[in-house]
Amino acid sequence: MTVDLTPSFKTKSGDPITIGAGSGSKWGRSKRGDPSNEAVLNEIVDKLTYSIKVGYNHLDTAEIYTTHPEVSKAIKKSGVEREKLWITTKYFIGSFFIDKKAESPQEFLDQTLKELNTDYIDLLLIHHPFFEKEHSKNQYDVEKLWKEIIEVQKTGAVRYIGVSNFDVPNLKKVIEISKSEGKEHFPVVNQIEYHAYLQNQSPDVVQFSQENGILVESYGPLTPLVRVVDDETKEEIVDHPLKRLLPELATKYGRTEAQILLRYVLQKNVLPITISSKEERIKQAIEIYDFELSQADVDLIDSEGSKFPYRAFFKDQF
Ligand SMILES: NC(=O)C1=CN([C@@H]2O[C@H](COP(=O)(O)OP(=O)(O)OC[C@H]3O[C@@H](n4cnc5c(N)ncnc54)[C@H](OP(=O)(O)O)[C@@H]3O)[C@@H](O)[C@H]2O)C=CC1
Ligand SMILES: O=C1Nc2ccccc2C1=O
Repeated sequence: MTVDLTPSFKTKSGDPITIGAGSGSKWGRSKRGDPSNEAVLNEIVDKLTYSIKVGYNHLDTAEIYTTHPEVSKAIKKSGVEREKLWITTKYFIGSFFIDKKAESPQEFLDQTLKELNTDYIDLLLIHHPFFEKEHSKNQYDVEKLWKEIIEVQKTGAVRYIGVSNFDVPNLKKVIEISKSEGKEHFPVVNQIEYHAYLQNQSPDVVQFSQENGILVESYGPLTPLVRVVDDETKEEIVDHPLKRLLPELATKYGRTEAQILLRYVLQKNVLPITISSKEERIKQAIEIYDFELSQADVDLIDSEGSKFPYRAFFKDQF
């Protein structure tokens, strides 16, 4: 079975996009902790370059990761033409990660094009909707921000626009605005935390997004394998349903547990964004297009996963 999630998601040169190579999470964190550490910067560039080399054509970055320069260097180092790659970045309101530089989407775009050394980005997302008017100099609410995102898209330097961490009421707000702007200005992606332990980041969000032609992207797809911790003690929870099931499925399909989780997400018509600091894992993660989980096993992961609801990101916002 070919999972073709992305018929309309093609790089400028016409290639369908693959799963995404992340550049946030610990890359962003380590860079923030030590922004001038050349070893850290070079490691990010090397791992992104390696990702491109083994077949990822989709790079995920964001203002708050501060990894635009590394993405740019990796593209150059890979020797792959810009048009054969898809770059997603995200605009952030608030300042709980970095001191914000860009006061508006237009300022963000100008800055991003320079940092990425490109004349366009493929996808611009609003990083999250958890902001109040007083969090920005320009007093943004979701509607005002979306209107400016559309204006920025009209400059021609942004191919597609979308959102991240949006629930159904917020999606409805932006869709309503897009209706009066034309089809090319609709949100095309909602990037959310998605895995077997969080099959809906907020009520009905996956079904609503998909029914409205919005591709759901999954961040945290490996959560059941890598970050199931007790909220209070922060200690790893050692016994949970997939901890038992994943090794069985990995043996059955002759794949790693991570590959089972990524393939599961793909078969739910959701596009994973993943990251690793280890080349072997980066390569394995893209090698999920040549096998298929049976529908019974997808259903089993669904049902075992729903016995253990678990949220790893934005715990206070939902
Ligand atoms: N829009 C948003 O709000 C958010 C977006 N994101 C985006 O999504 C990307 C991916 O995020 P993240 O949630 O961290 O991704 P994943 O769920 O893929 O988790 C990545 C972690 O899993 C580990 N890992 C990777 N492969 C394996 C493996 N085969 N076996 C065991 N452990 C493995 C990695 O550690 P190791 O390096 O040791 O392999 C890494 O710490 C981010 O980089 C960012 O681009 C992320 C969070 C929020
Ligand atoms: O990559 C990311 N890691 C995060 C952790 C918390 C909130 C947002 C993010 C990202 O976008």
